[in-house]
Amino acid sequence: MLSNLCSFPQNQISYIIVIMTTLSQTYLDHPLIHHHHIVPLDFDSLRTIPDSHDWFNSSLETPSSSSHHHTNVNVSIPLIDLTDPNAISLIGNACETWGVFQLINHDVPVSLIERAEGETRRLFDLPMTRKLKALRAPGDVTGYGLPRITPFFSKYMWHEGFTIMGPSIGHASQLWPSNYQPFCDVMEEYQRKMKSLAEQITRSIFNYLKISDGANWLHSAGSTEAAACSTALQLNCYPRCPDPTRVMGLAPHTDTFLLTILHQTRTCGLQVFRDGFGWVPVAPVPGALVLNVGDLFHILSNGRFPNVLHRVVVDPTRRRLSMAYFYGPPPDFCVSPLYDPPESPCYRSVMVKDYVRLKAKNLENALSMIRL
Ligand SMILES: O=C(O)CCC(=O)C(=O)O
Ligand SMILES: [Fe+2]
Repeated sequence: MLSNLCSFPQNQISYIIVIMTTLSQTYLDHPLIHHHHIVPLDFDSLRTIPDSHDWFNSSLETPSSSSHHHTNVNVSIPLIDLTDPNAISLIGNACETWGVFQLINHDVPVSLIERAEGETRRLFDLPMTRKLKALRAPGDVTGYGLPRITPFFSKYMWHEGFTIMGPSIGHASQLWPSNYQPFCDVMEEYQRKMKSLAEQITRSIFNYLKISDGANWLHSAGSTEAAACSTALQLNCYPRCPDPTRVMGLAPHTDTFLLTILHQTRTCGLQVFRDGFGWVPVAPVPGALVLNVGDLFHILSNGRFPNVLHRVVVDPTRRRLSMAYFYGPPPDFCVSPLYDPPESPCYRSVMVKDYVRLKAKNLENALSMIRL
């Protein structure tokens, strides 16, 4: 199975360090085109929906106009207890059917999640003038701003976000010139915990798929920066909205990497799409994390795991926060579909960084561009 992921002999590692691409570099090569794609609205000052954010009279599908894809409240995504003796097959099954599940009894301490949520709240509570000081520069990845998918839609989303890729101290010190350390510390600790959970779940899924030696980056996880995984933490805020039927919190999309681990506050909003079921709300479960399959696991599983399409709708009275941790192999790894003959591959092999670039330019068309 080793051949399914491009890997490098040990004696070439030092050479690899030299050519290693960082994920931020990959994004830097593909800046958002216009500066106004970065600056969110000051939502608190609004009493009506500005035309720029009104999806209702556009050709875009809004949550309320989804006539052919109604919201289905009669089903829910799987809820898996990580301490269940059958956890591996439950996770594998959930990945095959839904591409998403909720996980309880993971060992990420609730107190850490609460502290990270508290810092996220502290960030979005800041006045707009202060948040703009930490604006993501055009071509940069870390900082405050709009969702990266914004340029692909003709209307703006009811959303403000803060992306962390690598150190956040530069931006945090703009937000809180004399009190940035608690934010940086908790976000670092949170990402460390998320990474080890992502590694544990990836290993479980590899067990389920019977991959024994396919992923060097997992074996070396934590031991060397040379094989730095592609990771990012996205803090999301969906302000309350006077008319949620006209707006979109986050437009339908799939996530790019292997897995996403999401913490959401108690306000509903996340919905996942499943053929034959429509849009299914992911009801917040206290202490649970939501895990979803991204494009790279879809490719790796040769299409067996759906890269679940998801979106966020907003609430009329309550602001919703979420923290999404994205996890993937290092940018220079080559991901190839795993299959047993007589099956054949559905996708061509692709380097993580090349796929990230394809996605940045083509969004949901990226997958069809590597389909065989
Ligand atoms: O806020 C959520 O529930 C989803 C966030 C999300 O899909 C993302 O950041 O990619
Ligand atoms: Fe997402």
